[in-house]
Amino acid sequence: MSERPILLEASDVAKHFGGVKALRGVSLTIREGEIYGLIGPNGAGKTTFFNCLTGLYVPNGGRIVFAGAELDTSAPHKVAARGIARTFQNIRLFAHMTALENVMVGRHQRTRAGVFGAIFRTPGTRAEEAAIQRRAEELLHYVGIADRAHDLAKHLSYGDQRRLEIARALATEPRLLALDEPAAGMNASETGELRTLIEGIRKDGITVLLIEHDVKLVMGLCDRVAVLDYGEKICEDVPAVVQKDPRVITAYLGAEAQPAGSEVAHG
Ligand SMILES: Nc1ncnc2c1ncn2[C@@H]1O[C@H](COP(=O)(O)OP(=O)(O)OP(=O)(O)O)[C@@H](O)[C@H]1O
Repeated sequence: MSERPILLEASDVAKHFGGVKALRGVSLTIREGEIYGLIGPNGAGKTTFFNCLTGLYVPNGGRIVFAGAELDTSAPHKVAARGIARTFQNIRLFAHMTALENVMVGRHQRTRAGVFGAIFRTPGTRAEEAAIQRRAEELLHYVGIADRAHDLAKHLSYGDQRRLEIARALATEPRLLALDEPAAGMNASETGELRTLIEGIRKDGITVLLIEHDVKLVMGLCDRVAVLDYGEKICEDVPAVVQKDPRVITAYLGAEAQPAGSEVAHG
């Protein structure tokens, strides 16, 4: 894995909320084709890092280089245009639109007509619209919910809503897919299917950055893992090393450390 080119390099990323130092100069490097895990206890700064990366927060310091050029994180659409897509810890779908429509919205970010053209349906946009629909159908099939295409998003099960969010993110054709707790609220069989899906996404050439509290899933799936604690990166290595690191065990379990590797229930 180490010989693969670097896709994302974050240097000294800092974010403060008043007196709270949510990120204290976090640096990390993600290589092309990796599944890279970002873990840490509640409040460690994981989502804040995602928000800085994807243009939702303006960092107080640091820089991010993506695919060889500085990433302008001043707005989410600029980040998306560079090829970074994300899902959210609290699912953010258009609840009153169908599954298919939700994916088509994601797809419009990548097309000439854009969302405006799609709404007003000029003749020139109709062929493109048909292509968008076909691709959205393919993506629903890809994530395993093709049979729910015409159901409203709000009527999908929790697990299927998470899959739909992934399909919508994939519709933007990202090089890096950032997943914020994709297994939250899933049962064991849904988590197993999610794992297969993420492995498939990587196999298809997309690099994955994963925040996840299900330690078993992270350790089984990720090539490398970084651990945040109180806004600092305390460890970054392959899973077998990370789960034995005393700093990680202490961060998760406090002084009365127990063996790592079991599922840690958080947030
Ligand atoms: N918008 C905000 N305003 C003020 N404080 C914030 C904001 N967002 C995050 N924080 C604080 O920053 C710190 C890091 O929070 P963050 O949500 O990034 O942690 P996390 O590792 O993602 O936690 P969790 O696993 O619970 O989601 C916390 O102390 C949190 O209260």
